[in-house]
Amino acid sequence: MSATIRIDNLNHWFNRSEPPVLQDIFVAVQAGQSLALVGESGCGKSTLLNMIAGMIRPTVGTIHIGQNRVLGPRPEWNIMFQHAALYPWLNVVDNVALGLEFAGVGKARRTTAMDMLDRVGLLDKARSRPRDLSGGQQQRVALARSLVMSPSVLLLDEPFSALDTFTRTDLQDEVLGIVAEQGISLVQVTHDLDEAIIMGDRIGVMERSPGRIHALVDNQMNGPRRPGMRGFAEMRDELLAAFGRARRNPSTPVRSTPTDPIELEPEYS
Ligand SMILES: Nc1ncnc2c1ncn2[C@@H]1O[C@H](COP(=O)(O)OP(=O)(O)OP(=O)(O)O)[C@@H](O)[C@H]1O
Repeated sequence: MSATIRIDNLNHWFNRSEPPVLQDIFVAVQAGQSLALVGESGCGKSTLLNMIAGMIRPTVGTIHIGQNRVLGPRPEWNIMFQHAALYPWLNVVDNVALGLEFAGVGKARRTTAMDMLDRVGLLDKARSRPRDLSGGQQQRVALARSLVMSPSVLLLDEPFSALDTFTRTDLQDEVLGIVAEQGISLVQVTHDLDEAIIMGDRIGVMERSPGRIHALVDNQMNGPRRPGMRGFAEMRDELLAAFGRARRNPSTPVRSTPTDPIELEPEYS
């Protein structure tokens, strides 16, 4: 099931004697849409992503996913990192099924995990150990492990950055196909402008010190988006220009609110 992500008036300090790491963040991602976040190193992209995942509580402001205020992690809000972090002592299918086991799913979890491995093209590796897989295959396992939980939200912190171009393109396609199929809302942090254009229906360009959303650019191109297709180079130029402006002229932060008002509940139980 898909869910809108809504961030309101978010400000965060790791150290109160320093400027805020994140300031005045207002942004919404409609259910089933994708947002790519780009910006200079240290502008707070990962911190913001971890906050959406419920792993860091913002000093000020709120995040809602659907009607739930984010106050901690939940299995249906799934985050993937640059390194797959698989359990080396478990084989591939058991790694994929682990979240289901924690969620109390019985014997059916193995079948579900096998189905998901099939979906990401790794059925033949089900009994392998993670160390026997390539980096790209390990990220596919991590993807299967995320998707097997039927997430409403998938958060990607540069999970493809260490992979070669072909593997990365395959995985980008895989993720986009699955999120479209399942209506998952996606937020992806990346250093790569091309990846942002491929993955993001919307692209947020951040400025740093303090970290703010400098520009929100709607991606007019329909998928699958590929470098070289009409409009791609223009989009890259637009983002580069926004990058330059974010560096030179930090500005009033962008506010973006959802078109449909959401019935918000103060907390989830
Ligand atoms: N746990 C923490 N305690 C103190 N400061 C932190 C902590 N985590 C991040 N920071 C600081 O917050 C700022 C933003 O870090 P963050 O990792 O979110 O940036 P980023 O945009 O993802 O960077 P990069 O692109 O290099 O990964 C940095 O100055 C970082 O040093």
